[in-house]
Amino acid sequence: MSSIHQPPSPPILYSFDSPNELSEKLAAFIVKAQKEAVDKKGRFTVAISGGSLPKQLNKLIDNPAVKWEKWQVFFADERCVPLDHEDSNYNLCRKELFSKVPIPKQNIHPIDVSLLDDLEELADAYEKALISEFAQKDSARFPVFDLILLGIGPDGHTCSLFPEHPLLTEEDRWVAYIEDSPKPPPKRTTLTFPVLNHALRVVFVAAGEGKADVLSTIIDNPEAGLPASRVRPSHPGQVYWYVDNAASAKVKYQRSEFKL
Ligand SMILES: O=C1O[C@H](COP(=O)(O)O)[C@@H](O)[C@H](O)[C@H]1O
Repeated sequence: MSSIHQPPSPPILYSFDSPNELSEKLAAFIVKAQKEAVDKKGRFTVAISGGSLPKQLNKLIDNPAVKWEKWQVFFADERCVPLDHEDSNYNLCRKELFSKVPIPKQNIHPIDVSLLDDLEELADAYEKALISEFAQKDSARFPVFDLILLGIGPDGHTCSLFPEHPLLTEEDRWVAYIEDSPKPPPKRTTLTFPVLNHALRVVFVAAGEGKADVLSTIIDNPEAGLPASRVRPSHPGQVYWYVDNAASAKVKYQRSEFKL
């Protein structure tokens, strides 16, 4: 049976004693995913988020198991600002990670900031960048990322997919844009749910008591329909939650014992 008709895989929730342990286990998971992808295809396709996520990837720095030259990094969402702007997810990821590791510059795929005045063109250009990376190689209707790393906002948003927004119903575009983000800055691009739900691995990362309320709703009450609850890839895709105990304090959903 093709994956589009299979039910989504239940989330796997790992909750750790500390953000440091979370980062260590997350790095080990990413290294394993990298090996599987590189052994199979010779490359590792990753979509990365901004916010609190880049700092949580710190255990990848100075990690000899990471083959940075095999990585192809795209952005799960991006603020439509210059790449050196303080709001830029690219800039944040560069400061927290890319500037500290030997990843070839051409393996990082930022938005085309020459198109900031035309978000339709900018989103289309980013979709074309994805097509050139995926469609020629994977011939799938949607890109199949090896790994998508996501955060969650206190309102349950992920990427730049916000509650009650029309973008939540986008079923065809790989990359969409928003001009009225409730969280500044207002203009952003984002991967859409079809892309998120075709990934082989989607990993949400959340730490701290500030995420406790929303995490409980997202995981224990998916019927509430928060955007992060709607990330449910079907087999062979799998969604994971890498959280600390402060963030999962109110979550009833069963924890899994960590294993690679
Ligand atoms: O605005 C954004 O927010 C989310 C969540 O950020 P966090 O700091 O609460 O983890 C982030 O994942 C996304 O990339 C960013 O554009």
